[in-house]
Amino acid sequence: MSGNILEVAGVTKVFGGLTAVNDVTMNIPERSIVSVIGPNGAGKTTFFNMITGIYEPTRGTIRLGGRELVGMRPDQVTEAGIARTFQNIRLFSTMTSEENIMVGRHSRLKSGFLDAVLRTKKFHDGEQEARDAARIMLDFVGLGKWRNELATNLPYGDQRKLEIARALATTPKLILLDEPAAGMNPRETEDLKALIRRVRDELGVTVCLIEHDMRLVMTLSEHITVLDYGTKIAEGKPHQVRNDPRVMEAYLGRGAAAGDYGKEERPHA
Ligand SMILES: Nc1ncnc2c1ncn2[C@@H]1O[C@H](COP(=O)(O)OP(=O)(O)OP(=O)(O)O)[C@@H](O)[C@H]1O
Repeated sequence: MSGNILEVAGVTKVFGGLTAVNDVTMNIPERSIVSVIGPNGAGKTTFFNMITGIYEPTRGTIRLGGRELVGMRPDQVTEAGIARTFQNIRLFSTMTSEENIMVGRHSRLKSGFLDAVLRTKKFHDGEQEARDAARIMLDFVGLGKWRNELATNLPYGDQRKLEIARALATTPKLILLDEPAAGMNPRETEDLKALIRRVRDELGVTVCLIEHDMRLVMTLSEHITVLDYGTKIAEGKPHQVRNDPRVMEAYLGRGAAAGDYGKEERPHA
């Protein structure tokens, strides 16, 4: 056993003439909290999209617990044990918080289409199980009081937490969070930080985040991988990455203030 839940080796994604991710290798230790950072357009979301089966890599391998994921559809990757949230909130606004999580739980339901049409006992049992699981997840992320509220009526920070709860309802081994703190105020970001720690500590789920909020990244991550123009330019512990000249060049060379990496727009080449 390597001790890594995810092993990404030599992954590349070419879109037409553009190499969005170039030969990236990254290992994520089991039960760790790690981050992928880099200036705008560095290839971070494309990297997540390859791990989750949205894009097939042009080259490279991606293994979860030793099992190859390349070639799997997104739903198969979810089934294998990876859940994710997206940069922009993707909740069903006409559903309640609980229903949004039940949708996430769907991939774990054993009943099929016919069971649903015929309203069999198996379907009802599955429905009840999904509802129970949704309640447990809502309580876990602190949104129990919003159970019957439409997702769209929740405060912004709570909508982001609801997305995390929905992802957790698939009982993943690894959760990928794409800019979970985007648009949050400092208090919401602190809440989020505590929640991410609990996801790892209490649920045993490994966490990998893409994040532009450097304060959050530096205080939460045990390991950081830095991408720039699709290439891995640095990796290590927060203090190592913070002081790496190539990382400073990638951010500061583009006019950002020290300690505030990544909030700048990448200039046009
Ligand atoms: N489907 C696609 N087709 C063509 N080019 C794409 C596609 N998806 C991403 N790209 C390009 O790949 C590069 C990396 O984009 P990506 O969204 O992965 O970066 P990012 O690091 O997530 O950026 P940000 O921090 O702004 O979200 C960009 O130049 C982008 O325009």
